Amino acid sequence: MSLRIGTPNTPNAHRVLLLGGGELGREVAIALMRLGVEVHVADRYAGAPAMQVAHHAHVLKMTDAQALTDLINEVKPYRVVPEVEALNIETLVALEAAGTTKVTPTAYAVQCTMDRQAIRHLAAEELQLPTSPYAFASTFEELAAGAEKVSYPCFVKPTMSSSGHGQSYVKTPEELKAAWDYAHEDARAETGRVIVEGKVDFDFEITLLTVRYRDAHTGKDETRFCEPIGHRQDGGDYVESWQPQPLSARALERAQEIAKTVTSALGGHGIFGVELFIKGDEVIFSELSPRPHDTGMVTMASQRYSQFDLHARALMGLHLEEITQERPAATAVIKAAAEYSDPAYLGLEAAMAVPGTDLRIFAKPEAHPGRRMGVALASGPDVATARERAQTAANLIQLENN
Ligand SMILES: Nc1ncnc2c1ncn2[C@@H]1O[C@H](COP(=O)(O)OP(=O)(O)OP(=O)(O)O)[C@@H](O)[C@H]1O
Ligand SMILES: NCC(=O)N[C@@H]1O[C@H](COP(=O)([O-])[O-])[C@@H](O)[C@H]1O
Ligand SMILES: [Mg+2]
Repeated sequence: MSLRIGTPNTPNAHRVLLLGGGELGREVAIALMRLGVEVHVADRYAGAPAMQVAHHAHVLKMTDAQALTDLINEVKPYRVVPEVEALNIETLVALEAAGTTKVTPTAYAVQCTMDRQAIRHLAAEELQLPTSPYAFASTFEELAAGAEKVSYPCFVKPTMSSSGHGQSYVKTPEELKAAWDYAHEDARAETGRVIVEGKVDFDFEITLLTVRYRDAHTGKDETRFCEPIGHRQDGGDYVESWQPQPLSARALERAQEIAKTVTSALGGHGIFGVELFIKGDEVIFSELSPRPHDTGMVTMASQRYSQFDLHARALMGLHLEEITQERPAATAVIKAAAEYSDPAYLGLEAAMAVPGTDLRIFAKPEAHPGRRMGVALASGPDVATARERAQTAANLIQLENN
């Protein structure tokens, strides 16, 4: 059936419901609205970044099955687009199976990638992709045994988490108890389980943005890749990213092969952020997002179609002729250093005076130490210049209580 885009806010509107309304959802909302879609955004708090630009906002506990079902029945979206991990995935799986709701990319892909145990099972065991050594634990004793198995140093993470929430780098057995407690305190969603992973000794890490879309000429599902994105993480959360990250021909081929294998197994249409560790020509799978990736915000400065445009197009079943990177670019994250309520941002004049820069101010109504509140984007003649410009611009932005 061909796509029919009705007028927003009328009965014939083409509605999409985003579950999660952070900085990534905000850009997806804008990309969808440019294509005439009526956008609904749900999240756990009012005034979330995407709510500030969408047609309709819904505040609810998305982990509550009844509340989520009621919302979907009320909005009757053409597609439900999960943007965070903290949601009741069983509800989405059931609604998709009943044929009443389409989930982007698929309910299975969302379920599998939000749970480190499920994605390891798929990637390492079924698909036989190389990963770090790992073990799962539901008790502290199991964690201690798992850490011995993967050996120190290791990473301990909640099985449902993102942006480094609840993640610890553990160098000795003495540090393990604190890591166990922290994983339970700071998980995005508490499952009672943690993963312990042996440390991968890598040269650098990348995100390979991978798009699955319906080809208008053949009617078949096809896969395309963006140029690799390099990034630097601190405490499990990204602080800086750039594109392109050069790779050897062999490593690039292997990275694309791994990304295609895992995204094809997950299915559906949309963009995926495939996280990979690179050591020489060797490529090790880490994890992936079934949606735009935080490090992929760089594509707003580097590509003809950003990862958000690509996601919007693909999820609507539209064609992608090509993905072109137009210039080297970088991002640097702006994080809060303290608690703020309704914060104000200062320093925009100086930041924008740095050549090639742009800003995304997320305008979250509350800040706490370490919360991502904005990002500086920069392009330049080469990646090194773009990185320096983005860093300089980000450092010039300050937050202040109103
Ligand atoms: N086994 C490992 N070996 C080496 N480094 C690791 C390992 N696991 C995690 N890291 C480091 O920590 C970062 C964050 O880990 P991971 O992606 O699993 O966390 P996350 O909470 O899902 O973060 P995000 O949502 O940003 O992807 C990685 O990008 C990497 O820099
Ligand atoms: N790595 C995943 C990621 O970057 N997700 C992005 O962060 C938001 C949550 O931010 P918050 O914790 O500040 O509310 C999410 O809504 C999403 O946009
Ligand atoms: Mg990650």
